[in-house]
Amino acid sequence: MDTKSDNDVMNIPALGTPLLDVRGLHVAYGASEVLHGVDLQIGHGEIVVLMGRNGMGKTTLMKSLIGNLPIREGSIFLDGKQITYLPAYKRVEVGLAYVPQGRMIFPTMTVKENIETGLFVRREKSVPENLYDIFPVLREMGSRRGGNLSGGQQQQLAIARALATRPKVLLLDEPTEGIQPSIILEMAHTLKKIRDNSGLSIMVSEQVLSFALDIADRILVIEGGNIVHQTTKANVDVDLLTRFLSV
Ligand SMILES: Nc1ncnc2c1ncn2[C@@H]1O[C@H](COP(=O)(O)OP(=O)(O)OP(=O)(O)O)[C@@H](O)[C@H]1O
Repeated sequence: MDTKSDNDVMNIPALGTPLLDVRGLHVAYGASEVLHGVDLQIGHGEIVVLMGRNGMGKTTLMKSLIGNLPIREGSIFLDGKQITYLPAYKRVEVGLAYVPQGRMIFPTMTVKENIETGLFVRREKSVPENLYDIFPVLREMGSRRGGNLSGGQQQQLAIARALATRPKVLLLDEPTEGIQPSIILEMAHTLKKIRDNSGLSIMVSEQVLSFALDIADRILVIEGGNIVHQTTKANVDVDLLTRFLSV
């Protein structure tokens, strides 16, 4: 398949100064290089969906952006500031937030305590009411243990915890995994509403095409550790994307 045509590149409107600017990212596990020079840019208030089959490098890219995996080569700029060598907690301070695959909420802590773990970054004392307005179920369940919530509720909790750090860019790794279709639709709606209201930029890795088409301004496809295709939502070729995603 001709994967990286000039046409793909020309379909993409100029972003202006990107909020997140990743250049030539190489990441390896020991001797095994998994990302081979990834370039990507995310604009202010833009929702970018990173698609790719299992094992193509989505999680590795997310982890290296947040600082959970060392970078072998390349650079990452957030809002014009070089963050390539910052530890994860410093990247959160400058405005990156991350919801890992599997959500990783703290199961024995209450819902409220889970969200509160995000507050220290901005030295805030109490959970902002607008988080509960976005996710009313978390207000209702504030004193329940996180581990007792459904998958969809845990995903909302993980997103609320990330938003409590007041990020500029939210990274979400496969948020629909293990979640039922009606809740996936609701999640897409909520994320778009958050972006529309706050101007947050979002990068989400995803294999569910309907969710990607619902939420994306732009879609990138990663294959074998390279970005091999990108398209705006307006120019999307669904058949081509489907071929990229089928084994
Ligand atoms: N800790 C690790 N050590 C060695 N290799 C790893 C490690 N984690 C991932 N890999 C390899 O890196 C490649 C990319 O994996 P990654 O988890 O980033 O893919 P992915 O696109 O997120 O897949 P999935 O959708 O299954 O999560 C795969 O070949 C995987 O086997």
